[in-house]
Amino acid sequence: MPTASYPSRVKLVDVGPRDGLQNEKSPVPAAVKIALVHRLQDAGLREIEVTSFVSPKWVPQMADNAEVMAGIQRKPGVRYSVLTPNLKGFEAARASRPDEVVVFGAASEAFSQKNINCSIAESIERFAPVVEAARAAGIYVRGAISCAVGCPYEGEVAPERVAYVAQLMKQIGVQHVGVADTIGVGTPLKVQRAIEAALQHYALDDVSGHFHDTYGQALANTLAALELGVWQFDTSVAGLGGCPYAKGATGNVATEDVVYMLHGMGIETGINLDKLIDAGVYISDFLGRKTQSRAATAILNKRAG
Ligand SMILES: CC(C)(COP(=O)([O-])OP(=O)([O-])OC[C@H]1O[C@@H](n2cnc3c(N)ncnc32)[C@H](O)[C@@H]1OP(=O)([O-])[O-])[C@@H](O)C(=O)NCCC(=O)NCCSC(=O)C[C@@](C)(O)CC(=O)[O-]
Repeated sequence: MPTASYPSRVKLVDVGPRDGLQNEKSPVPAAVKIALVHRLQDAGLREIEVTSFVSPKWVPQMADNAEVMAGIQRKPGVRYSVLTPNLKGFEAARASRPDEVVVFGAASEAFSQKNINCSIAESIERFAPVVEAARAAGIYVRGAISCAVGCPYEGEVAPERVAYVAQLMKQIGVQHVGVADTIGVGTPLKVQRAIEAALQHYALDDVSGHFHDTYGQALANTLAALELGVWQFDTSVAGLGGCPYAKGATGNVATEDVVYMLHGMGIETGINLDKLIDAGVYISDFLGRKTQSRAATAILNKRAG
C-alpha cells in the first residue's frame, strides 16, 4: 500500500477570536479579544480571523468589530481577516484595514436562509459587489462553503452542492474557498469527496478545510484533507466556538491538537505549541471553562507534574 505524501508545511488560520467567540452568551470585552489576538500572533500564527462585520442584531458578540480591529498591534507578516456578508459589512470592514475578507455561503439552501437570510443564488448576488470592491482595494477574498457535508436542517449534503457553490464563487472572483463542516458530522471519506468537489473549480493552493469537532472527527478529517494535498486549515484555539445558526455544533478542531499532530508528523507550522497553549489557557480562564484541546490538557497536566 503506498504511503500518503503529506505537505511539508501547513498554514493554520486561527478563527478563535471570530468563530470561537461569536456564540458566547456573555459579552467578551474587546480588550480580551485583542489580548487573545496578540497572544496568537506571539505564538506564531500568521493568519487570524479576528471578527465579523455582520448585523449586531443577529450576532451581538461581534458588535465591537471596529474596536477590536483598531486595538490590534499589528505584527509584520501576520494577516488579519474578517467576515463580510454584504457590501454594508464590507464598507464598515474596509475602514479597519483587513488583509482579507471572507464571504460566507452554504451548500445547503436551508442553512443559507437561516444564517444569512437569503438563498444561495441571492447570496452570490450580494457577494459579487463585495468581491469587486475588495479586489479593487487589493484585499484578498476568501469564500466559506458551510454545510459542505451535512446541514442541521437538510441532513446529508451531496458533494455536487459543494461543486455548485464553488463554481458560483469562482465565477464572481472569490480567490479561495474553505470547505466547512459546520456541524462536524463529516467523516474522512465524505470530507475528501467535498474537497474534491471544490477542487473541480479551485486549485489545490486555493482550497482550505474548516472542520468542527462535534462528533470527534475533526482531526481525522484534517488528516484526510492532508492526504489530498490540502495544506491550509481553519482551527480554533482551545477548540472554542460554534455557529449561532447551527444548534448543538461544537467548536472547530482545536489549533493545539492540529499543531501537535502536524509537528508529530514532521510538518512545519511556524507555531510554538507552548505559547499557543498559554493563549488557550488565557481565553479558557476568561470564559471560566476548561480548554477543549486534548493536547493542551495533556501537556498542562504534565506541566502540573
Ligand atoms: C447577513 C445579514 C446582515 C443579512 O440580514 P438581513 O436582515 O437580510 O439584511 P438587510 O440587508 O435586510 O438589513 C437588515 C438590517 O441589518 C442591517 N445590516 C445588514 N447588513 C449589515 C452588516 N453587514 N453589518 C451591520 N448591519 C447590517 C441593516 O442596516 C438593517 O438594519 P435596520 O435598518 O433594521 O436597523 C444577517 O443575516 C446577518 O448578520 N447574519 C449573521 C450571520 C453570521 O454572522 N453567522 C455566523 C458566521 S458564519 C459561520 O460561523 C460559518 C463559518 C464561516 O464559520 C464556516 C462554517 O463553519 O460553516
